[in-house]
Amino acid sequence: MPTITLDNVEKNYGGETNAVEGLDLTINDGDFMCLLGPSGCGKTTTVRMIAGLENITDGSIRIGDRVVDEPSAQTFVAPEKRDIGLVFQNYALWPHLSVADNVDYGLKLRKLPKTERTERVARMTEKLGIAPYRDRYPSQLSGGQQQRVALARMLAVNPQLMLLDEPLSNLDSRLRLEMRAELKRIHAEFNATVVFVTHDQWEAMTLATRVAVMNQGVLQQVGSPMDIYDRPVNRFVANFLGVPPMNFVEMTEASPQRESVVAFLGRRVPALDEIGSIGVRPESLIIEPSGTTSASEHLVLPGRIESVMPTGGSWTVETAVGTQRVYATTLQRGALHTGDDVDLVAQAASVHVFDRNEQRVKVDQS
Ligand SMILES: Nc1ncnc2c1ncn2[C@@H]1O[C@H](COP(=O)(O)OP(=O)(O)OP(=O)(O)O)[C@@H](O)[C@H]1O
Repeated sequence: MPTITLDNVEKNYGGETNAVEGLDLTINDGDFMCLLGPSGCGKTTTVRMIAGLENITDGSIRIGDRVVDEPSAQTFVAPEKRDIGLVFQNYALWPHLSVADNVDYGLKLRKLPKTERTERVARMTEKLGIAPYRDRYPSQLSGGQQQRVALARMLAVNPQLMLLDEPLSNLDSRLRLEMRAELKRIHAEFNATVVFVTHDQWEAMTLATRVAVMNQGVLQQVGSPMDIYDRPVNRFVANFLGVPPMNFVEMTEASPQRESVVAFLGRRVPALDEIGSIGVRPESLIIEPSGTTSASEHLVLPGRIESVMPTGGSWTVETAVGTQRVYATTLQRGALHTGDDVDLVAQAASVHVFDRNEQRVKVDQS
């Protein structure tokens, strides 16, 4: 499967701001690439531009060596000539065709022999749990069932490149889990390249080989899920991934916790006055009795327990650190009580430091 290359792609729908801005992104053969970001960040626009359902305003898109969209060269290849499998939020099933005929549609277009078509339709409808409805029409199905028909229709033709825009959004949570596993398996089995749009960070983390995080039309970071989780390039990415989200301690205000942060950062960052905030994920915080940990070896945030909440298998501990709320997740409730004074302790390697422009700052971890 060829590589997809987006080079300095811009999309403007006619408004003052671009829906997508200066996008450089390469999707490699075999990638399961998740486009992740909040509503309106440009994910759907990006995937529609790759599909050819939207033309680009500037830049270029290539599939392999072939330029499929480049306004400056007046090149535009129609969607049906890009050989892509598509499933979008509004599944666009043929209303006058039964489930089986919808799934068969792409196979018929490709003029496959009847016996093979029948076999593939049976296999895909079975696999996606829609075989019992094979003679129904789309209007007689629930949203989730329609979504599965759309997936079956796409998968039946064994596309090498699949573009999926929130394809699981109408499924209940059990079915969503099953379909995620199924997509992951299909990706591996067919060695396909997948571009998958989601605003759900958990979905992206569990499915993707690589994640592209976008915000306000601008690509923020591309990397493996753990890369992005462990080394977010800026505060937006750090904040977008993780539940509960990363805790931030601001450096701009004079506060009691600032002193302990300064004691920790001291020799580890070059210019202390350029630091805007630090961040620590809830699972990186260990709760120790107050005053028992050295503030230069570890980051130590003195706080008070506000509440201890069970989250099934683990506990989320809400603490007040100065005027800020800091959350820690822990497996052992132990002797944690509301009102206790505690130290929230993090190892140097798990402390994220951001400058005043919210960009990541490298920290000496010795
Ligand atoms: N056809 C259109 N005409 C005008 N503006 C549009 C059009 N489609 C999208 N936009 C705007 O472009 C921006 C990006 O939209 P897009 O649908 O790509 O975002 P998204 O990240 O997919 O959001 P969501 O998760 O809500 O679907 C938004 O500001 C949106 O309002």
